[in-house]
Amino acid sequence: MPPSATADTSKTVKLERYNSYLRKIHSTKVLNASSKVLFRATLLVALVLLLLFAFNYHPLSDSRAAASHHLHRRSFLSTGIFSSSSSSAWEKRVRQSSTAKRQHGLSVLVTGAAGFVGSHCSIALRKRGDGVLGFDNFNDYYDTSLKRARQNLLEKQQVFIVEGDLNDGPLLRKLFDIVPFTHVLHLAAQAGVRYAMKNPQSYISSNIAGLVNLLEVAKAANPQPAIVWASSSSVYGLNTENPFSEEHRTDQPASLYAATKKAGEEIAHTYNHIYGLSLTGLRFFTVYGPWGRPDMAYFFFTKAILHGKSIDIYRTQDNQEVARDFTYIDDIVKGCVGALDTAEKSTGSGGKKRGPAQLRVYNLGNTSPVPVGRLVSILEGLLGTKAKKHLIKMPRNGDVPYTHANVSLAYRDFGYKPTTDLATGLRKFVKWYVGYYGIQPRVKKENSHADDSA
Ligand SMILES: O=C(O)[C@H]1O[C@H](OP(=O)(O)OP(=O)(O)OC[C@H]2O[C@@H](n3ccc(=O)[nH]c3=O)[C@H](O)[C@@H]2O)[C@H](O)[C@@H](O)[C@@H]1O
Repeated sequence: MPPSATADTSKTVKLERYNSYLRKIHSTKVLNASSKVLFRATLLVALVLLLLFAFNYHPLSDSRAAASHHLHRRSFLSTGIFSSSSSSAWEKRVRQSSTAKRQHGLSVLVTGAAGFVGSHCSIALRKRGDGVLGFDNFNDYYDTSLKRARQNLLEKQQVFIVEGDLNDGPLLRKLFDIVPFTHVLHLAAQAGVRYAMKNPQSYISSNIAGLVNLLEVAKAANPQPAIVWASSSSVYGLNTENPFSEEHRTDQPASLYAATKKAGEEIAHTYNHIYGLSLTGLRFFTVYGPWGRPDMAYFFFTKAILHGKSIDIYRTQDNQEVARDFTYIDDIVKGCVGALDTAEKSTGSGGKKRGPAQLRVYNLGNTSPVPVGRLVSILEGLLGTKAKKHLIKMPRNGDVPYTHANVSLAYRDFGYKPTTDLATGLRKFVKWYVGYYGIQPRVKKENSHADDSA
């Protein structure tokens, strides 16, 4: 091979090597660039996925929390406190209302605060410097304007009522998240003995499901509150021993209402036993007074007498008078406050029992039964009007013929001693009634004279 040919060949080889070198560099650059793009794209996709996951993630181990989050939004929407600014204003009201104004004051959640006993107890607690947060669903079992009027009364005492249902777990949990309540005074319930035949489900929903829901929230709260709640004299049902003592039989309820209150006492036992909740049940005996319940006899008798309408006065099947241990509201309030003050702390935490806790049941009555006929004649005297009485055999509607409380247990443990007799208490009721409903001053005048005759 000639030397020039050799030189040419070697030049061509070098050139090719150089070109292939350039191609390699180029392809590496392209590869590098495209892998960078790929890397960035992957990073972006991963980031988007991560964000999507984070927003939608509900831990599998806590599906209830996920569900409750859902409900929470719904209940907050329904109570109009979902937007962040209104929500923080709402939280501020909740906090302010439940903060005690005296040293070592209680912080009490009062359920049924727009109700008869609830409103009186809330005011009494607030007046002595305890923190009180009300809770009420303002249902229309009776005239809701009366409940709203009680709410106004409470607002004047800086007691805020959260509008919600006992069965709204997320809302209740939210309240316990905001406030470490020391006590719950649980008075929200479906009341009334005879109405249970018309609307049985409402008793199950409030007095059983609602109670269980409240206890579920309370047992999981940290700290667990002590709970004082309203049972009823009706749990004695067909008991024939007198006066009724906490040791007597309560396994013969005469109405579904009574059965749900009795069930409540057994449910209380369970939550005390398993979770260490401190629980006190108060058996109220036919509570009456100003701001009372329009579904109760003394209240609708007053209205009927004033309107000249006839009233049914029940007599027993063997033609005896029906009697009740009518108990004035102020005495009941003292009993509720006494029970709260002597309630020991719950012992559980994190939903687990740490030791035995207090479990109590007390009668809160007047210890002096009065026949319904006598109640009517006191009202006649106070109203200055004769009632159109219609005496009939007690219909089979869940009523019992007679109630009479032995209150020695409540007296022993927190000095409960009723001091208002029926005539005095009804005078105060009528005074309130004529004022509230704007009844003619003539009746008021007669009323003040009638005081002595009553
Ligand atoms: O102490 C209780 O455990 C219960 O007291 C009252 O139930 P009740 O005693 O039946 O009170 P009212 O409905 O006001 O009846 C009072 C008396 O009047 C009688 N009555 C009632 C209605 C009527 O038209 N005529 C009549 O003679 C009843 O039989 C009863 O003896 C409350 O309504 C219940 O919520 C409460 O739990």
